[in-house]
Amino acid sequence: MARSFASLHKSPPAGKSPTAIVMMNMGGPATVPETEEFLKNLFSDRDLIPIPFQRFLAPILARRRTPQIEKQYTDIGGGSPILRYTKIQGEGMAKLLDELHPETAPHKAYVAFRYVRPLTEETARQMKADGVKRAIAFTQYPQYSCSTTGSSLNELFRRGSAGDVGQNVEWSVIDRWGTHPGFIEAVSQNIEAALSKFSASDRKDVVLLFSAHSLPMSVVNRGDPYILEVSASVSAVMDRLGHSNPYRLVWQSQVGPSAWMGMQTGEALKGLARLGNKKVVLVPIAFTSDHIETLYELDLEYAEEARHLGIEVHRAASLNESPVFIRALADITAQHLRDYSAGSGPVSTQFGLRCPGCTNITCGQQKTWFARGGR
Ligand SMILES: C=CC1=C(C)c2cc3[nH]c(cc4nc(cc5[nH]c(cc1n2)c(C)c5CCC(=O)O)C(CCC(=O)O)=C4C)c(C)c3C=C
Ligand SMILES: [Fe+2]
Ligand SMILES: [Fe+2]
Repeated sequence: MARSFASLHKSPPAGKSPTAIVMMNMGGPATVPETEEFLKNLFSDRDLIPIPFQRFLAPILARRRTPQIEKQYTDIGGGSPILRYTKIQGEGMAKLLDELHPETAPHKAYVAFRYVRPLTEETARQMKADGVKRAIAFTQYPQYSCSTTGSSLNELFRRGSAGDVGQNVEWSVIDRWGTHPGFIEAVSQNIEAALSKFSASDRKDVVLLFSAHSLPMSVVNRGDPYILEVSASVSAVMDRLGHSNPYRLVWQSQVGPSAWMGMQTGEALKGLARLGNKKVVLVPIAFTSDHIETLYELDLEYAEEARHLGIEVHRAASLNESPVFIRALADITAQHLRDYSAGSGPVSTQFGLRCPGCTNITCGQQKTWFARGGR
């Protein structure tokens, strides 16, 4: 059988259906001409940005924003590398899982992107064709937000409950893992590598500036756990580093005129320079591979600005092909499979609790559906 875009691992032996690990993420345009479609799908997502007359307005907003974002993808080399890295991570993880948890082998990683191919609907069709009977929805966002993992789960629920993945598929969910020791170790090693670029005498004064995608205050104020969970990741990394350096967590990439979580990363750099802190490591903490926010905003915009301000700045590498990180993905999944066979149930305790201010009916239906193992 020809390999599809969505599937990553070798085909399972005849007769044995694979344990599917569905790697959920937003995706990014692999080539510059795919930018408008990516933005149109993003602005059409009611779970991310609910806007009036969405069907009508989304294509208009996308078209208006396309030239600016196309330029950014051009400047980072012609597209988002997220699919390439997700494939590498998924293949590595599935291979390790066959050794770590042979009871559920063969394992097969599938990519389900929200805004570009392979979209969830295409992945669902591939899983059905493969005869999948057991599937794990594995978010690739370490920290939970309704606008990211929540949106991906809502889409998977729509496809799964419509029978697009097949009948009687047994589902469970890995919904967050922002303090997993393997993830924390991988981030910490990349910070240590960036710190080593400073002279030994300066190193302990370097400020670690953790930067995560911001969130509209309207989302924060309805009780979204993302800010708390990103903070927990930062705290765990600092513990692992033995609090070797001073640090702050700041927020980047806000879009549009509404209020977003601050302080903004660019403003923080200016403030640090004003206060005489002229050595900085920028640390992406809420995304696991490179994207325009690391390659364009951090590396081109902010690093350039920092140099003008007289700051020596280095960026901690994204996790990308890190073997420590790929091992962490496999460990998280293997532990989940072990807990599941020991009777832990399909979802975590935290999974069932909706944001206190959530009014999105799909979120409630989705959580009930996954808590029943996809029934
Ligand atoms: C954990 C990460 C992210 C959260 C939380 C998040 C929330 C969020 N984003 C928007 C609007 C946009 N995001 C855009 C791009 C984009 N967003 C993230 C991550 C998170 N977003 C990434 C990694 C990317 C880049 C993808 C890439 O391939 O490089 C965009 C498109 C780009 C742009 O127009 O600036 C928009 C728009 C909202 C409204 C939101 C929370 C509600
Ligand atoms: Fe975003
Ligand atoms: Fe919700």
